[in-house]
Amino acid sequence: MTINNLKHGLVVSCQALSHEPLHGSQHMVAMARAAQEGGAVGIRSNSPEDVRAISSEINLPIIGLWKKDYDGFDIYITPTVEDAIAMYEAGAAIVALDATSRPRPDGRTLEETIAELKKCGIPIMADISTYEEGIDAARFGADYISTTLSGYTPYSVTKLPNLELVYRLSETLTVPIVAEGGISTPEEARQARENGAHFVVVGSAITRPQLITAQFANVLSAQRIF
Ligand SMILES: CC(=O)N[C@H](C=O)[C@@H](O)[C@H](O)[C@H](O)COP(=O)(O)O
Repeated sequence: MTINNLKHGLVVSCQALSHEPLHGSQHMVAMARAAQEGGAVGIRSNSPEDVRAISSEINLPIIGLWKKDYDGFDIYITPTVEDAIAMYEAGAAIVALDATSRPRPDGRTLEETIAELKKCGIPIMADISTYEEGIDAARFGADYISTTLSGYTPYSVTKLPNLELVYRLSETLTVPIVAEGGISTPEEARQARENGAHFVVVGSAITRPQLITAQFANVLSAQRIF
């Protein structure tokens, strides 16, 4: 399967950070396998380690990102050119990166970052938080624009999923728009497609069982009579 198969399909984000119960590549490979069995056409995965493990066992294109904290910087999704190249070398078919205009630890602008990665032939998914950032990332040459960071920058406070942003971007741009962030029901995924999404990424609603459990437990505990 290649990135050409992503069109109109579901990409499942299989991520667990070090504080989460499913942290560890073996769990992420199992999640990716379950996603494939369920009909996913791609996987979104964090860190070279997880991407390497998943790509060696699962035949689906991987959107790779590397969540890394750099002291003094707010951005954390594949912050530097070096991080992006590491993800590509680990087996990511597309590399996702923070595409806001916030300062980057390697001192490059977003435009320079995208130009440099394009020179290496790396397909780029621009994770944006606002309409204007989407327009800029498309102008700089990103291959996909994803609404990943909508609601996660201090200046983009919004209710999720932000399917209105998917609609506005896909009405304006010819570059594929990806709906991602807070999609938690099949109905929302369908709506995202109708709003023009090239494909839809769903993470927590499928691969973070502690959050899924909490939705059930919270409803029940609210009704308990002591
Ligand atoms: C904001 C941020 O850091 N998002 C991350 C990006 O890779 C992941 O933690 C999300 O799980 C992913 O975007 C999918 O979104 P949701 O889990 O809401 O379906």
